[in-house]
Amino acid sequence: MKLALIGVGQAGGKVVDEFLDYDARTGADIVRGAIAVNTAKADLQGIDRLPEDRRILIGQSRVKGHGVGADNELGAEVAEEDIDEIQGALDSVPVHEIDAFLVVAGLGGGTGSGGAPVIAKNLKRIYTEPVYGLGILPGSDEGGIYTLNAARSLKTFVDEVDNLMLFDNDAWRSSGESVEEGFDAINEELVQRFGVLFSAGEITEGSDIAESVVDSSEIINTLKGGGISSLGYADVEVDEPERKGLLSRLRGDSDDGIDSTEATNRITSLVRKATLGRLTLPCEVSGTERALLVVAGPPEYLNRKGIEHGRKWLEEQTGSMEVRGGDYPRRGEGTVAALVLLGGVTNVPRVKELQQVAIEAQQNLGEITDESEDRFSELMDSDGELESLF
Ligand SMILES: Nc1nc2c(ncn2[C@@H]2O[C@H](COP(=O)(O)OP(=O)(O)OP(=O)(O)O)[C@@H](O)[C@H]2O)c(=O)[nH]1
Repeated sequence: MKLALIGVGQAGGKVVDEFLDYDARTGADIVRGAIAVNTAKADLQGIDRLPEDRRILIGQSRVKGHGVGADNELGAEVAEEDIDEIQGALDSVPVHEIDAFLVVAGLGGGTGSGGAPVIAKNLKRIYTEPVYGLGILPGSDEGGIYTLNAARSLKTFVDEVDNLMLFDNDAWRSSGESVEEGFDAINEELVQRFGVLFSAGEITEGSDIAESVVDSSEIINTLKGGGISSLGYADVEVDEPERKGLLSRLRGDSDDGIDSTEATNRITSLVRKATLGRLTLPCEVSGTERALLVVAGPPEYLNRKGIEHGRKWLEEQTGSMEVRGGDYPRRGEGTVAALVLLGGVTNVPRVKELQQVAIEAQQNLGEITDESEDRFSELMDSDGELESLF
């Protein structure tokens, strides 16, 4: 799947840079255009891979390159005011070559949480390609203002994109370290997961053709219908089998030394691990509207029966009739990996908690106004649940 990436704010810019790194390292070739947008000059200077002319400083007349200091209303305002400049930077992206836009932002700060929904809305107005969001939720120790920003931005962002994929920093830090200390490792994990998803179905030179190829349309169909999505991943090391020569392939020589029962079991247990282990956004699997299973690895290990078993198991777990599955042959990684995209998740404890904390924070600050009360109650149903968000 070919993407145009728009990183908004510091986290957005760093994650976009990490995607470029992933592309260069793996040859995945998923990024067809990328920009980083920020109100802080120093953050843009901290980016490594993205060329300087792709780093767009907005809000200069208002904040003089010093950032918006976690004020997400100001972040939204300056993105609105400088939308032509952002759009101008996107004009050089070969849109006819891309399958979708991906707007990436941390939802706790001011620039990303305020600016990302504004940019997504503008993209949807101009282009027919799907516009997806990749939002990063703040750690729970980051303070009330971050939680409040994330709760506000979540609702706006989910409304402006075709699907909002979420990554929860809280679930990903190692014990004992603050979120900031672990960002490099967290970003690598994040991009590893989304990188495998978006590179599935991309046939690069010299790659094997998949038996049951996952292509962009299956990713797009799984994300269709909007709402929030989460991603699970698990892998296991395997010996890379020797690549068969043309002669042995023509002879139909099937003895690759791989036990097919073992290959089936490996895949089914990987699918369970990916689904029930740590998701990018921890959530209840049952009630998921659509799902996609991708099994990646050397083609000799991509056992069709295993993938079908895994797909059926996912159908049972999610209760969804729309579970797609396929393989993504790739060599050189020395692993077989299962990736599970849960599209349209409905029961997310972290999102509920975030909203609750945000309401309390506002009440404590004595800032609850009729308007903000309406805004939050809109997000909640009569039981205090947040079902309406989805
Ligand atoms: N995963 C991840 N999260 C990050 C990273 N950098 C910041 N964050 C998180 O993203 C949220 C927003 O931070 P920033 O992106 O720095 O904020 P910003 O959008 O630039 O907004 P301002 O600094 O207020 O202008 C916070 O909750 C951080 O925890 C990163 O490199 N990786």
